[in-house]
Amino acid sequence: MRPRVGHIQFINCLPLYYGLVKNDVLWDVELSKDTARELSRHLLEGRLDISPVPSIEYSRHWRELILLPGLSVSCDGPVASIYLVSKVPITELHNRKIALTNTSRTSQVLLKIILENKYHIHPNYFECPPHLGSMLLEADAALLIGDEALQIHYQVPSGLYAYDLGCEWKELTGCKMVFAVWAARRNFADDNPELVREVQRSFVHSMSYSLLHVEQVANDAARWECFDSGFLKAYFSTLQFGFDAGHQQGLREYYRRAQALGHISEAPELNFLEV
Ligand SMILES: C=C(O[C@@H]1C=C(C(=O)O)C=C[C@H]1O)C(=O)O
Repeated sequence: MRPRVGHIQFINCLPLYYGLVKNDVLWDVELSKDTARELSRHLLEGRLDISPVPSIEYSRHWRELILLPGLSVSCDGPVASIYLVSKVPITELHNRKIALTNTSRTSQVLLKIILENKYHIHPNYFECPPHLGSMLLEADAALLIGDEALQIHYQVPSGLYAYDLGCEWKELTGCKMVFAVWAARRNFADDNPELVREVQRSFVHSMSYSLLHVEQVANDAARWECFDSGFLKAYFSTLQFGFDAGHQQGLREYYRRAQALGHISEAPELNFLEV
């Protein structure tokens, strides 16, 4: 049986999947690419068995899911691919309009936490597709994630202010930030525990392989992406893909603040698959 496994369509996850290709694991799983937001829907609705999901979505459905240990998309300070881009300094955004990319779940709430808890301001938010030009036509600032945000990190458009939300979170809390976690549908994991363990081991192995060969991953990616290999190497080294005690502590802090602001009804338990 080939488990149906999700794959975030951004460059950020390349190190987690690169090793799967190199180690010939790809044939053992059926991979589907999409945004993390869509992948979580497919997982919950039974079209996927195992997938990365935005951390905020895990908290909304944690009873139906089980976490894969050792895997996340996180940062400790700068993240490089989650940006608030603004026409005015961040402190002047009170009562102004902010466009939120509809590809995000976790960072939408993260931005609201940061603006409320750190800057004590209340903008008006609306959701739309991630096109900076059209976002800034209607709004004073825009939240971008993934490849569109990485483009901002590569070159901030002149005349605009850009804020890395990983840095903002670190300044506010001193914590690491976890954007996505890996989860299996609980009933799938109950029926196929060894298969889920195998997939978890493959991803952890793939991540270690990629981090050991980060130069090779960056050189390869630079052949088809519009970023040079030095930039990509720095990016892959900025992101964190593990899920250690520090990540879990940062995630709990995020859930605590999200709940305090009414974005989630309860802080979830972090239930891990036994490996
Ligand atoms: C670091 C990132 O984290 C992403 C942010 C997500 C969100 O805001 O919902 C979901 C998945 C992650 O891949 C990124 O987009 O680059």
